[in-house]
Order: sequence, then C-alpha cells, then structure tokens
Amino acid sequence: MLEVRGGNPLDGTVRVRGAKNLVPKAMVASLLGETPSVLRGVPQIRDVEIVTGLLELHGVRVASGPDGDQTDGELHLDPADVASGSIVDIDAHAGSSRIPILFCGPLLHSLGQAFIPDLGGCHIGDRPINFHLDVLRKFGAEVDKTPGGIMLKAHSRLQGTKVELPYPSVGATEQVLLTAVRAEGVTELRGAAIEPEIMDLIALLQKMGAIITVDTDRVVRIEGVDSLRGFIHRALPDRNETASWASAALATGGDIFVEGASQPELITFLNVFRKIGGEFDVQETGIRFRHPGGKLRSFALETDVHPGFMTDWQQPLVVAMTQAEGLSIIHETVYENRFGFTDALRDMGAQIQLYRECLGGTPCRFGRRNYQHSAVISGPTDLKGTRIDVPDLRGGFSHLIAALAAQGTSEVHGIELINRGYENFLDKLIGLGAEVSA
Ligand SMILES: CC(=O)N[C@H]1[C@@H](OP(=O)(O)OP(=O)(O)OC[C@H]2O[C@@H](n3ccc(=O)[nH]c3=O)[C@H](O)[C@@H]2O)O[C@H](CO)[C@@H](O)[C@@H]1O
Ligand SMILES: C=C(OP(=O)(O)O)C(=O)O
Repeated sequence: MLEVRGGNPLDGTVRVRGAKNLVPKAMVASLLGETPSVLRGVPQIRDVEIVTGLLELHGVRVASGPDGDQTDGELHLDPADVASGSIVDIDAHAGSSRIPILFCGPLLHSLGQAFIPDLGGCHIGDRPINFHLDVLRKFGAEVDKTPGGIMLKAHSRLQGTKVELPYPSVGATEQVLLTAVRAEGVTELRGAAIEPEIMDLIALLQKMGAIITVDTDRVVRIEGVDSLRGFIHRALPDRNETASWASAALATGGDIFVEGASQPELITFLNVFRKIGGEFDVQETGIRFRHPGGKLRSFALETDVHPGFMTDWQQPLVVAMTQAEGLSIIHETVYENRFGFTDALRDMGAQIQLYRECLGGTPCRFGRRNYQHSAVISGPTDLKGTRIDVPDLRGGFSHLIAALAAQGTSEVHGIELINRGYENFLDKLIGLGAEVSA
C-alpha cells in the first residue's frame, strides 16, 4: 500500500530505458541464435525478471553486463545449452505476463517441443490467443491445450506459410516473425502490425542474419534461414512510459524532463498533447513536457494500431483530461474493456460516463457488442483523495497520477502491479517531488 498526498505539481527529471514491449521479446529472440547475444538499455521491470526466469529454466545463461544493470542495462544471453524445462517449474510462471507465448517458435526450432504456461498481462479485455495458435498450426506445429497451458510439438522442421491476420495484432505478428525466421522457405504475412517495437524486433532479427522485407500495406515477407547468430542491440526507448510521464506532468500542472525519450515514435502522442494545451520541447537527450498554466482544452480521440493513437497512452491521458475544459471523448478500438480504471477516478470526483456505442468515426470490432468502450469526460473537476485498488499496469499508474493531482490523501493498494512496466517508479516519483510513503 502506498500513501499519496496530492495537490503538488511533479517537477524534475526521470530517465526511461528500453521499451517494456520490446525488451522481453528481444530476450526471447536470443534463443534463436547459435552464439550469445547482448542487449542494452534493459530496464529493471518485472516482465524482464519473468522472461529471465523462463529463459534460465530453458538452459539460457542470462547475466548482467560489467556495470551490473545500473547505467547501461546490459544483458548477456547465452543459448548454448538450451534444453526443455520442467513443466512444473514453467507452470509457476502462469498468469505472470504475455511474453511466454512468444517462446513457441524459438523452442520448436531448437527442441521440437514447447510447453507454454497460461498467460497473464493486463485485464483489459478477453485477450484470446487464437491468432497465435492458428499461425503456429499453419507452420506445421501440433498444438494441444492442456489444463495448465499449451503443449506444442514439431515433428519435422517448421515450414514457411502464408498468413493473413484478421486484425493487426502485435503479439501475433511477433509470433510469425520469431517462427518464420528459421522455418523452411518463405512466409508471407498480411495484415501485420507495424508498431515501432515490431520494427525494432525486425532490426534485431536482421542483425542475427534473418531475411525480412517490410512491404507497403502491412505485408511482411520472411525468407527462412538454416541458422542465426547472436545480436548486439540497444532497445528502443519506452514510448509508453514516456507518454505516461508526460500525462503526469499535465495532470499535476507540472514540468517533467524525460531523459532518453525519443520523438519519432511519439509523433501522434505529441500532437494530441499539444492540442490539449500541453507544451513540449524536444531536446538532444530527451523531451521536456509541461503544463504551461491556464486551462487545458478538451479533445476527441480514438485509440488505434500504429500509427494511430496507442491504446497504452489512453489511460494516463484520461487523468489529464479530467482537468480539461468541456467534453472530451475517447473511443477505445483496440481493447473492449479498458475503461474499468475510470471507476476509481469517478470516486475521486471525476465526471466520466461510459458508452457501449462507438463514439468516433471509426466503426470498431466492439460496436453493438455490449462493451463499454467509449468514454465522455466532462471537466475540469477537482479530484479528492480516496482508497484505490490498482487494477492493472497502466490503470495503476493512472491512479497514482490521479492521487497526486488530487487534494488530500489517497491509499493506493496493489502497487506491485506497476513494477511490471515502470522501472523504479517510486524513486522516480519521489525525485519529482511526490509526497508518497509506503
Ligand atoms: C507485451 C506487449 O507488447 N503488449 C502490447 C501488445 O499486446 P498484445 O500483443 O497482447 O496485443 P495485440 O495487438 O495482440 O491485441 C490487439 C487486439 O487483438 C486481439 N487479439 C490478439 C491476439 C489474438 O490471438 N486474438 C485476438 O483477438 C486482442 O484481444 C486485442 O483486442 O500490443 C498491444 C496493442 O498495441 C499493447 O496494448 C500491449 O501493451
Ligand atoms: C497492455 C499492456 O501490457 P501487456 O500486454 O503486457 O499486458 C500495457 O503495457 O499497457
């Protein structure tokens, strides 16, 4: 439990390192190499710990670089002794993260079999894995669902195939990439996701010797090769953590320099940030975000796949939007159930109404299906401290920002969920002047 005394602007500098949505996947990719890999910019977050544990269970030696992992976050990954882990030990990771599903392709190539525990991740919708399993079957894998997870077998080398994703899923695109690079023959993927973290994964796989072409219209072609070598790679910075700190600056009337933030992956976010009334300054070593004083402006937006407005930015920004003048509208088109965190904001005094209709120009998969996936926020409203139970990663960070923007004291329970994607967030908050005590 964290006690948060709100009402003061957050002011100062925080540093972001490698992206939560790339680093654990890059670690999985090291399984594909015949020589060791070096990954830099690795943050100390729970998802990295989970994947480290899973890799070690499969015989990969994982060690920090010469400076520990303090400055450069360097990780050495040596897959020389890859072996099947014990199902009981692997199963202990059930429900921990979404990354285990990406072990399928690399383990099938190395060992001909894989056991994948049930996935975890944020509870923001059903999050099925049907695309992943369909794709793996197309490559020739035998897939059996068991009570504790999924058992996969490859009786011979996996074969390149043609895949068309019904929706540009990030994870399913990564599944195809990590499987196709060592399959026999060519794989053509249509309907691919093209998020910056996927492009960074492709860059890393290319360093390993993979042959991957990204064509127009979400088409990716992969020519399978017989073997790959290890990589040396610096992970792209975490654009989602950056957007979270930017929203924290706006919500609390503060001024935060995010060291390590990179502009190109944030163009869409920066446009919205400016339109709402926030100011930013892109510098050589990062981006400064600040509330310039005066009133914030309401705004209507729809979340979407890249290059649209990233769904993971939505939750922290909603907190800032409770401070904007007039009606703001958010249509969530990626997840059917990502507004649960607004209950706590309403308890704090925010005026947020949820709707089942698509409140935006883009008809989405959730229209007429009884999901509350649009929100109307009426502001500005004063927020007051309350007791909050953290529901998930971004929702939890958003609740912290709300507690810091609120008058009075809040009790925030379950903050350990936030560690899954925000490195040292408590120290960072304290460094920004937040009054928090555990
Ligand atoms: C670890 C990681 O990188 N997580 C990110 C990744 O999640 P993740 O890779 O899980 O998200 P996806 O892009 O796969 O999911 C998008 C949508 O597709 C649906 N879907 C997905 C797979 C499938 O087999 N069947 C299916 O129906 C999902 O339920 C969801 O509605 O991309 C999301 C969308 O940018 C981000 O919010 C997450 O932060
Ligand atoms: C939804 C998220 O993550 P995950 O896919 O790991 O649950 C997120 O980072 O906001």
